[in-house]
Amino acid sequence: MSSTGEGKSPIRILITGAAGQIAYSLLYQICSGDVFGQDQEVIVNLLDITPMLGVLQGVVMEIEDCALPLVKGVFPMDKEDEAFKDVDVAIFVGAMPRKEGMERKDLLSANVKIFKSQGIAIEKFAKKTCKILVVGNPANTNCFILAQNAPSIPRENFTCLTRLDHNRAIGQIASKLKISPKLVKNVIIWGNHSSTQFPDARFATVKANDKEMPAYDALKDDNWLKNDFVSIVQKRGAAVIAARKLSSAMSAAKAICDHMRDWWFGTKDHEWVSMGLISDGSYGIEKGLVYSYPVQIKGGKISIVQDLKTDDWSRDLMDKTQKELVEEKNDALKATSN
Ligand SMILES: NC(=O)C1=CN([C@@H]2O[C@H](COP(=O)(O)OP(=O)(O)OC[C@H]3O[C@@H](n4cnc5c(N)ncnc54)[C@H](O)[C@@H]3O)[C@@H](O)[C@H]2O)C=CC1
Ligand SMILES: O=C([O-])CC(=O)C(=O)O
Repeated sequence: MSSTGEGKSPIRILITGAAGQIAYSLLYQICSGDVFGQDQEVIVNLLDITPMLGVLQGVVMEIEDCALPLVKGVFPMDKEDEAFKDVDVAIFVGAMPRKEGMERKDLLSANVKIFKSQGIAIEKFAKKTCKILVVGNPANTNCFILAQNAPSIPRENFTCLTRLDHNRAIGQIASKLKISPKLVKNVIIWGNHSSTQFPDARFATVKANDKEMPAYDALKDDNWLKNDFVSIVQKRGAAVIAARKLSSAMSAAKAICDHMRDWWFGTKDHEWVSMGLISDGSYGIEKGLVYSYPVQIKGGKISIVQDLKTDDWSRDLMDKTQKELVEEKNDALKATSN
């Protein structure tokens, strides 16, 4: 037993798409204790497709070369049955990324089948307590298909990543006000991780000159918050692809860490974050859809922040993104029906 983590059993974490670019930015943070704590040892299962096993070997060598005390094992794999066995946390990154000019839902037919097969595998092999985060696009609908195929895993264990959009929203407000991002809180991403998402700053607050105030009051630019802000956040992924010729990876990995850390340790008092969840019907959203909501977390339990007021403008945007999710769900069910 190492000097850290005395008395705690190691947790087993699965990362799919482990030979890809997001995983390359993610693994150091997971293995160094930045996400699950400096006293939590980890065993990491790295799943990718067979042709990537050689690349995975290189990733394993690099983790070994980091000489990280919390790492109790790293296993490169190409078999879902082995990869999902007894995992405590599963991060589903493995999927095709989009190219310039595509929408994320254009990936649906290629990627959704992966999530059907992996849903069947978690149903058979993962612990029923496994915490699941879907990153691969279209993330909400892939998460829906994963959950459909793993009926014995509790619904509240399924989440998808909209934290990158949440962080982008914070970044935009902070940079407009020329303040640190840590002084901005309670933005919301509603709906789909797509260009129909609704980045909502109506309840966001900022701390400026030592005073906490609504972001709307601090910015004094409602037009920007209702138009450019929304559209910049909605289209940020596409802007990164246009510039980098590859989709976001460093910021996606950082957002994955923020999402999992908050799930593991809880959110701060009076603060919320955004997560894609299987809807329980809150805010009139179709039950069962994977929709991004503002959430607070205590003791591992995720609760949707309730009773935030909607007006005609916000309701319309919340409904538009829901409509797209219903269409994606129907297309995904068709694509996975045999
Ligand atoms: N939800 C979000 O906020 C974000 C989602 N993404 C999405 O994440 C996904 C991964 O992105 P990158 O790492 O940049 O892509 P990448 O192409 O660099 O890596 C993807 C990896 O997945 C592997 N893979 C493919 N099929 C697999 C399967 N059946 N099982 C296991 N592994 C499999 C590939 O071989 C590859 O190594 C993409 O779908 C991308 O669109 C990217 C950024 C943000
Ligand atoms: O835009 C993409 O395709 C990758 C992604 O999900 C993001 O950067 O938010």
